[in-house]
Amino acid sequence: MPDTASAPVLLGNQPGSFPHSVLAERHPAIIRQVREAFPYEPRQHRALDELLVNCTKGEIEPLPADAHDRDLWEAWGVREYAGRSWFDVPWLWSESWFYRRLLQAVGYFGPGPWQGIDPFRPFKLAELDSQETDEELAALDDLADRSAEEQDRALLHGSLWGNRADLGFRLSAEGARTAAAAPGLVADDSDRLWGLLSGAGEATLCLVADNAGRELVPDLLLIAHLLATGRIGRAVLHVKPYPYYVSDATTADVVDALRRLAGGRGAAAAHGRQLWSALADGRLVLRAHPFSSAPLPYHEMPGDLRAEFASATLTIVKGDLNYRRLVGDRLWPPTTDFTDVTAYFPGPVAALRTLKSDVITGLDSRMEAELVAAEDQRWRTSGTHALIQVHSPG
Ligand SMILES: O=P(O)(O)OC[C@H]1O[C@](O)(CO)[C@@H](O)[C@@H]1O
Repeated sequence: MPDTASAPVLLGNQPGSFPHSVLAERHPAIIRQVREAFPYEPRQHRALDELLVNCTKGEIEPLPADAHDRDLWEAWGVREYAGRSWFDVPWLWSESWFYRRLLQAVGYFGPGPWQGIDPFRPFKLAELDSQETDEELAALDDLADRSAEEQDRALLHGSLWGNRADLGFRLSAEGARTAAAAPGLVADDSDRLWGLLSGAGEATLCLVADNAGRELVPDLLLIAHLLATGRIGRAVLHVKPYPYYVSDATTADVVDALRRLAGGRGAAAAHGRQLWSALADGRLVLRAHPFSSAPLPYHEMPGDLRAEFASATLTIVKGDLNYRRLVGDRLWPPTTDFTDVTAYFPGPVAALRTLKSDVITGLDSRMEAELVAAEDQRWRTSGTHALIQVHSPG
């Protein structure tokens, strides 16, 4: 890796920085929202109070001795970070730790009556039931008359821009969007992406999902389209093993989205039924790998996941957090070569992401200059820009 090894890992300890605001403001806001959304019992309120103090002023503490994933988290960093402030360890790590601890506080891991109750479900369902989702699904009916190329583009861009709507993002002031002065798409390797899915009908696509609701629905529609057009023969959809980053998709969210599609009208219902049978006959497979919610970059992925991505024709990695994990959560110079930072990835990989954090690679210098001239550094986190980047080894 040329100038890549030296870029600093993002920490949350700089007041005024975006990572600091997430730890100091967004996490407390999420605790408040979750508390208001559920009729929790006294022990959960107590645990949430403790978490609020711990995540803003306290230190990282080991998980309880009987936690099912204590050993995993020890190996993922608790052994190294215990006793340190949440603000002084890698930001990626602190954020993941927050969601793990929040679920513990509300009794998600059980045993007990609150086991498996997703604290973010009310927000996810509200989005899935929204009028915006109705409108997006109705628009599918007009797509059938368009050329194959227009359909490809519309479904790819639906999945890409679906990433703009993430619920955690809306809980902070940074979520307030302004119209972008510079180009929306700051890097576009979509021709290379289509080249990798050129349609022998035997291709396998791994899609590493990000958010539920208005992102997962277009992700599923993209998969349905690729299966129906023979660009792929099989898709593997990676979701999170437990609720994460407020809106990240779990298996339960896939079920909700499919019910929403199949229970709708017109083209949306046809796609829903098609996906339903693709699950039944194995053309669509779900995975909820523990590493999907690990606090680590993909560079450190375990062997079984590496083998799965190695055997795919293409892996599409969705969203901002997955991008941070793909390229490493570092303050790269924006012109850092995307190919260099993803050279470790075991097969062809495409990132589809709207920009919601400081991490960025693969820009050309003209684009960077244009963005800075128009918006200073706000383009990095405003969610108004997006990218499609592809790395295909060999
Ligand atoms: O849903 P996405 O696109 O992964 O975005 C989640 C984002 O939330 C943040 O972590 C802040 O909480 C972003 O920086 C981040 O990567």
